[in-house]
Amino acid sequence: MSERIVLDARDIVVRYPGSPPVVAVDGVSLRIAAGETVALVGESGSGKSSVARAVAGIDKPAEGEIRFDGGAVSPLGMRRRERSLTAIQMVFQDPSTSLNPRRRVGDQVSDGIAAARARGLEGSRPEEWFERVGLDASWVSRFPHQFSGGQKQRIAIARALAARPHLLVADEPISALDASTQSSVAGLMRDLVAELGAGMLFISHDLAVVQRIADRTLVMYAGRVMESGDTAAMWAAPQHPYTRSLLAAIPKPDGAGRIPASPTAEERASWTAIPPITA
Ligand SMILES: Nc1ncnc2c1ncn2[C@@H]1O[C@H](COP(=O)(O)OP(=O)(O)OP(=O)(O)O)[C@@H](O)[C@H]1O
Repeated sequence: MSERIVLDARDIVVRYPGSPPVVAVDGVSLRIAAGETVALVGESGSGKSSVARAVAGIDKPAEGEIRFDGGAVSPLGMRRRERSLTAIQMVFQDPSTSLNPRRRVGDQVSDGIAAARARGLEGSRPEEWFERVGLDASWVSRFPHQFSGGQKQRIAIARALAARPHLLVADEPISALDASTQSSVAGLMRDLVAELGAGMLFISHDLAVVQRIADRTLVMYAGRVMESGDTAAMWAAPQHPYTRSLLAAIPKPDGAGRIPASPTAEERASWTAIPPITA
């Protein structure tokens, strides 16, 4: 694997207004290398989407620094920031809202190709992208409503990757899909980003899929990273008690999985008291 770092985020803090303000992300650092898929997991409200939005440049973090391919995103250098953002693409949870219902799907994939060409990169035809994501090339002239949810997400993935991003930020990209297509769409994303030499930040509640596709995993709780490291090693021997609790909730193929009882306030306090474990 190439060691080119496509994303280097340091000590990111995200706050939302309120009294008191909500500290959604409390000092998160993460690096993603070209060709690498990094998963962000953790219970609802742990700050995963807030990290994704900061990394994708949708929200500006209150503190911290985010570098792409070695270049800083400066709050003052808007033009430079806009330029870097074309090299970052997002795939969201619901493909029905991310695709324009009134435009032919091939034209929407062409938007991605145009973004790549604007950066001087070679861009192929929408038909080729359709084939790459497992769709029939002749469907480019159809409209979004003529596709299933899984097919629409494949189109959104084609559009994002046709822009030849350095980084793909995918926030729950499979959770709105039929269970039967979730795993294949996730596997497709992983294979394509690796093939294109991009990095991927993959957010999912589906820990079985994360185990299968992520090279590394970051476990978040209450806005902080509790544990991070190689996915296979973490699943084989989780170190942090929060990771152990989270992984214990995955149903086993033999049905032996158990959903842990709701954690007590004491357990929760103990999780944040233990220093993060990073491999
Ligand atoms: N726009 C907002 N205004 C105020 N608070 C917010 C806002 N967005 C998120 N939050 C709060 O920030 C915290 C982190 O939210 P975030 O959506 O990042 O978590 P998450 O891990 O992605 O959750 P989920 O898995 O449910 O999407 C939560 O306490 C949430 O209520």
